[in-house]
Amino acid sequence: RWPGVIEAYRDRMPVEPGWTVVTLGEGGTPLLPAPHLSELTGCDVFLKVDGMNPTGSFKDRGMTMAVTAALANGQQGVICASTGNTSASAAAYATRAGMTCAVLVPQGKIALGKLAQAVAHGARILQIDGNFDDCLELARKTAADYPVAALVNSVNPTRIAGQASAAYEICDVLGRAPDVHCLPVGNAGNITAYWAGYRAYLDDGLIPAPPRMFGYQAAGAAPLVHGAPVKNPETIATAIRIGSPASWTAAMTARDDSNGKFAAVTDDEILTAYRLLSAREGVFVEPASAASVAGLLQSTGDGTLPRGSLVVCTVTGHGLKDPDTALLTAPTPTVVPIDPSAVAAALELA
Ligand SMILES: Cc1ncc(COP(=O)(O)O)c(/C=C/C(=O)C(=O)O)c1O
Repeated sequence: RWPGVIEAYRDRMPVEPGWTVVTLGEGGTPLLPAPHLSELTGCDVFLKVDGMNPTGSFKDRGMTMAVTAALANGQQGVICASTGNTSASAAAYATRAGMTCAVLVPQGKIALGKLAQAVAHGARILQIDGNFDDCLELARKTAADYPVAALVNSVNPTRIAGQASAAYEICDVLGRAPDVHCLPVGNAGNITAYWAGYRAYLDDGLIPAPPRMFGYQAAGAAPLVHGAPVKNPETIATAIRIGSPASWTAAMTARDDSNGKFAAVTDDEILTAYRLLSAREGVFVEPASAASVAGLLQSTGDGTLPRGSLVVCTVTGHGLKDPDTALLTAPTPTVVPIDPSAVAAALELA
């Protein structure tokens, strides 16, 4: 039985003996071969399917650690800014811990599935008249003024420690690190966590070499690519619609120390990868997650990712999070009478 992230990697987690571990069984997600992407790119491609976590995104890896620490510190609640998945995860883990949860979300820019989760878990949801970056600033100030609430955004180091577990799992399964690791980048907590995880395994002699970190941002929200914050970030991938990443410096370190790169992928490239994943690999992810595969296609196409490489693409959130985007391309449904021949005709079986 998979014990959850903290117990699975206890000696690598900032948890003290005697602490109550708050877990929903997160981690241990599939590292899935991607035969179609491998054939397309001439690489050996695996998908780290982190939409298979309890609340449907990689955030659970960090939230189990952040909420466990908050509970141990005697805090009564958690607070976060979120484009959606952090709030869904914070709400679930706070509920599990018997704590309250407050979330600040940018007005009108949160995918339906994520809002449903925060609502279902009884979070206090404040729609802020601003974007994610405004929400994060607000959450930081509120948590500073009211220490009774733990700030559980990825500026909280316990989140990073928990999320490093994805790198441990990948190395444990492959017996090595990939040559290149592709992932979407928004607030840049996840790329920071992956690099910390790979470095820990390298320093402990568990892998011969770390991967090159290839981080991809939506073209309309690509501060790390431009080298300056983006005032009004815009992308269909609302999870990474972030203009001023909180972990900017750590993200740059991950890129530079790994001989990696940041690149921008357009919404069209994201949607192409999004559809390819569901239509050819059978893996349904939310748009932001597809940015890692859009980046794989772009970087193998322009030669910056060499053919024959062993590549892991993290797909960070389940497609059910954003049903509206999936339905954008739905054909208009035809109503069929209760008649087998009509069904056969509609399915062109005849
Ligand atoms: C599906 C999905 N894919 C990628 C990212 C980017 O990760 P970071 O670079 O660590 O921010 C997010 C981030 C979401 C939030 O920031 C939030 O939920 O507030 C995400 O939900």
